[in-house]
Amino acid sequence: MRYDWDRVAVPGSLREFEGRWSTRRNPLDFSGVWRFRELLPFAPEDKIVTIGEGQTILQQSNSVARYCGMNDSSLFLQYEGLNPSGSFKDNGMTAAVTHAHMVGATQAACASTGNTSASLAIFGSCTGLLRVLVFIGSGKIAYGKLSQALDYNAKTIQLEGDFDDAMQRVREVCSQAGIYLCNSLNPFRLEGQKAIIFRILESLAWEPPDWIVVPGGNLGNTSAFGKALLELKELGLINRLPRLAVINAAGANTLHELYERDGLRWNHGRPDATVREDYFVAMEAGGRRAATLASAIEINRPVNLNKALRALDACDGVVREVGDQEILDGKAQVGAGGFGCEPASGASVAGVKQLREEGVIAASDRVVCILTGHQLKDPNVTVAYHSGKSDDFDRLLRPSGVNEAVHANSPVAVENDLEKIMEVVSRF
Ligand SMILES: Cc1ncc(COP(=O)(O)O)c(C=O)c1O
Repeated sequence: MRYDWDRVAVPGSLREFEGRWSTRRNPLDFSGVWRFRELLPFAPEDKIVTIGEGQTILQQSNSVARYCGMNDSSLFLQYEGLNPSGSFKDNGMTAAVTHAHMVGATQAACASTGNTSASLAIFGSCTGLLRVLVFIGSGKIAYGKLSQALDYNAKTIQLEGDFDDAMQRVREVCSQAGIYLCNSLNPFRLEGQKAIIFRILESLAWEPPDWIVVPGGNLGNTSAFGKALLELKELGLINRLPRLAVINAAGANTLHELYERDGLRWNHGRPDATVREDYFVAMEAGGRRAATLASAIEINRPVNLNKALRALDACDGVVREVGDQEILDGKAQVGAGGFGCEPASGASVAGVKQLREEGVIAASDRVVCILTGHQLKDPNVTVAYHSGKSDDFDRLLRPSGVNEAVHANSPVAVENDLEKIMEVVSRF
């Protein structure tokens, strides 16, 4: 999506947006997305659909900084779990649903690893504007997320297969049945997700950090972040771009393979470098399917791949892959020293640690990690990790290569006897 910025009345200083939050004279200013409406100027105000998304915060975390080998005061967690549906998706969904409203759609659909479906479902139920259909891979969704789609009354189709299969089918269904598609290949989703960047910069007094680190799945955030930063620079509202680091799970690492191993890093951004369909056909014929405990990023065919490559190009990006062990250890650090997050978000902390060990990130750099989803989205993995040596650990985590719960905080079983309870308490 491109705007003719000469025809948009963009405030001359980013500080004007801050004032809107403190006064909230316009109901749209309760939204952490539409507060920045001139920076995504595609909708007339009376068509905007909002449920108060984007009231999220940037938290400095010294304990996570130390875990990653960073100096105190250098690491920040952008906590998107505070959104109404508990993940960053609401930033984009408000924009997609607004566009759906503008074109008079009454039905919307998505494929999902769980958070997109929760987000679309809550917009459907809260606003009453859309009937919602969601496609998920069977057995491929965390319980917290499935419970949201069901509770928000979305028609939920559990498809035999994984996210990549569900994505392909929902596109076919939407095009045959004329249903509005709300996955992040919908460009309006990405317009809304730009607001995550606006809020990060606002929290840092509009001084860009050195790094923004984000887990990569379908690469909607990566693409939206690059676009937001480039537009702010084009508008003269910031004068330099942070670097982007995208972190794949090792079991779903298409971007990492293409960018760091197959050399796309060196020629992307040009039309001859776009990744063609036959790349994925060959990959799947070779039997490769995505597999990671971070189910939100268990995606091998990222729909925004080419846009993400442009973003990485503009922001001097790097891509890394991290194992499930590192993801869960990083996640446990966030829980103990920041807001809790779901497994996929732990990838960004694990990624910072790895980039710090490689010397790519300096200890004094200012780094923002995006925590994409709330801790309660996937309680099974969290409980299995903290239970340490347990059946849950062996059943759920070990098959994915997680061998120890380095930071486990295991519950203590004790008889209902005061003396025995006091014995435990005295050791506390
Ligand atoms: C919690 C969480 N983190 C990360 C991602 C990946 O985001 P993106 O598709 O923008 O790369 C998702 C996508 O479903 C998610 O739900």
